[in-house]
Amino acid sequence: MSRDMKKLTGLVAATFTPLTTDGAINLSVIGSYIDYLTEKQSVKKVFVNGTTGEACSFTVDERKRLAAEWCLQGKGKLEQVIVHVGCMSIKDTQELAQHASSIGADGIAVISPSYFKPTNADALRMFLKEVGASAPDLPLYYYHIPSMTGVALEVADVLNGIEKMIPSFKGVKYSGTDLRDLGQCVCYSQSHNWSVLYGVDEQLLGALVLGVHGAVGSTYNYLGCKMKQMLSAFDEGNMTQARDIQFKCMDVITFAKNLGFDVAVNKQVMSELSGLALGPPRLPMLPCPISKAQTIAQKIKDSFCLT
Ligand SMILES: CC(=O)N[C@@H]([C@@H](O)[C@H](O)[C@H](O)CO)[C@@H](O)CC(=O)C(=O)O
Repeated sequence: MSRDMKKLTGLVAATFTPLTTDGAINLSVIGSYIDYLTEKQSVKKVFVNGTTGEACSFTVDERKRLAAEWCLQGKGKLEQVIVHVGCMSIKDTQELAQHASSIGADGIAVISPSYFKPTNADALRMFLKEVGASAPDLPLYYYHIPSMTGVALEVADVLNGIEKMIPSFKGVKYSGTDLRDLGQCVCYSQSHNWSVLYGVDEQLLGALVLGVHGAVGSTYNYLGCKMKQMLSAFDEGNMTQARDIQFKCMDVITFAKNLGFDVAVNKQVMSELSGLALGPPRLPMLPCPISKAQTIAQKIKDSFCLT
């Protein structure tokens, strides 16, 4: 299958997974979810089955059905669909990578296994190599999220020489806070034309200064338009405006964190702001009280003057 290997840049929404009230995946919401992102937020790139999407709480079969629906419904509307395929088992990860290729995804991202962890960068590279070999036609991104995986290997070490092992390697989704390591990843990526996407929404501006090529995050589901304005202000050198938007984003995330902001709360906030029926999270995460989500949603609306 020939693919448009367009470099991944700009704002990418890390999508939530719609569930029915009794906890089954709810594919029927995905079409209107895509319309909301593209029409209301001007976001045309998605990262599905990631942390925000609670992927590690779903079966391989559920993950395949979700990825397939995003690709199907996104045809002609979304520019890029990146599917996160990381699992504890390399076999499950390879199966999902092959499946992503068969449904026309635009790339795959892979977290490190986190129960039996790689002990060094070599072990992680070998794992990624085996996954890449099972979907050689798809761009592969390493997804670094040490706060969730507990794998805090320096990403710059992981990148060192990886192009010789994985021809399809195309970059990193960096959801850590070590700006030295991030900067070294950007520097190494320059000569390979890879993408480094940042994943800590509340400090994206700092990462832009270091030269990241885009961002993947949960808040771009409902703050896509506003954060796109920050990217434009940064590109135009209007640092006053860029800082103003980033400070507002920091303020609302701090407000939310003080109330206990996890994926379950975030999902309910998204339901409040978008009107989409995303349903509850899957256990062991607990549903967020509606009043808490409404308080956070109101704060976001007031801060960003949303209607
Ligand atoms: C730990 C976590 O959930 N991080 C989020 C951020 O977007 C995060 O929600 C945001 O920065 C608020 O803290 C993303 O990095 C996760 C993500 O991109 C994904 O869903 O895969």
